[in-house]
Amino acid sequence: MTSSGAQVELVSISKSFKSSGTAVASVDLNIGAGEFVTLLGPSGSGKTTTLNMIAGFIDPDEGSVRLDGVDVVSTPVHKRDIGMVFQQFSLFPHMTVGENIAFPLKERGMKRAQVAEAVESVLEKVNLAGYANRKPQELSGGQQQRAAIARAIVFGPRLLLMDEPLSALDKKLREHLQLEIKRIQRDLGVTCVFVTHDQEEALLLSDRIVVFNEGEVVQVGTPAEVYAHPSERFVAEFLGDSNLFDGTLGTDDDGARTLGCDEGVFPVATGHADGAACLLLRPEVIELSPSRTAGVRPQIRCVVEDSDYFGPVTKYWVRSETGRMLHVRQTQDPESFLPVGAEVFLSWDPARGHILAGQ
Ligand SMILES: Nc1ncnc2c1ncn2[C@@H]1O[C@H](COP(=O)(O)OP(=O)(O)OP(=O)(O)O)[C@@H](O)[C@H]1O
Repeated sequence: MTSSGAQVELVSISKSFKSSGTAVASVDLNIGAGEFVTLLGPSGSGKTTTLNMIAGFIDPDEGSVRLDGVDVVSTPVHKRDIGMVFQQFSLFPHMTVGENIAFPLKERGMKRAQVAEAVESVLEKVNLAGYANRKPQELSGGQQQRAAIARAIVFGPRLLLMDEPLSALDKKLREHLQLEIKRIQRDLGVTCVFVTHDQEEALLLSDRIVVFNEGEVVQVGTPAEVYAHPSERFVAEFLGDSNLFDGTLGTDDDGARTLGCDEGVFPVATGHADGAACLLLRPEVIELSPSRTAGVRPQIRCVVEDSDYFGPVTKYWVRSETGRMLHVRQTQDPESFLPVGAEVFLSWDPARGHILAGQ
């Protein structure tokens, strides 16, 4: 199968549809050989259109798609040699699993004996050894997607495109297959472009995440970068739970940088000019304490409104005195569980707050 992944370059690609207007607006993206990149964004943000332009199903109105430095915009789909897996189970229903997987090899003129060997080997890779003679409808949803993955990788493509391949599966199966996809991709060294609107899936799988909003790329970064340092409010809210405090950056009498907002004046990390800004606190950054701690800043007094116990983690919803609902995630022992109605004090390390300047 694959020895190395392809390098993908999107250079200012745009696409508009007559009926719906701009779907993708001047997207630039460089994907390295062997990288796992996820296109993440809400419904209608242009992810699938972008993937389809890489595949060749849609021609961009402008810009170019380069595979290993070669512009492929005028190369038809079947000549791009790309493996593809879609949300819908796309196996041919009248063929067995083995015949489905053999199909791309026969199309490429591979000899019978080699085909049989390749099919057997790829079935093992996706944990479907022994299933070659079944029809797709005799497989579970998860097994069908494994077979679809096998068919997509069997001919050794250097690029694998996956469009929400797991969204039709239940949660448990999805989580299991996520890990399998990652393992297979790493083993093969194939470059993978994966589309999802599921932020947890994107965080788990990706080397880098490309966040789409309204046809534009709003941020590209590692999962840790986009989660902890979102470039804008949209990314902060789309990826993970967020507590956002709108305010104004300034300096207090001791020369420390602060953000003044409805909930108080909070110390913040340096590095941003005075003016409007938004402070992002992820739920796990906040500490909860049943009493005020003398001398600690920042602190916000709140009341517990609701909580969900997940074993090692408890998720609290607390309301501040200004009426704001805030999420807090705590990893505490069951003895210190805070009941609904309890008074609590929120504090955090200012260095762990993320400032969205000018927003
Ligand atoms: N063939 C088409 N004809 C007309 N408009 C289209 C076509 N395909 C996509 N669009 C429009 O282009 C925009 C982007 O669609 P796209 O499918 O790329 O988004 P997406 O982020 O993949 O969404 P989803 O997660 O729902 O699949 C949407 O407004 C959509 O309605």
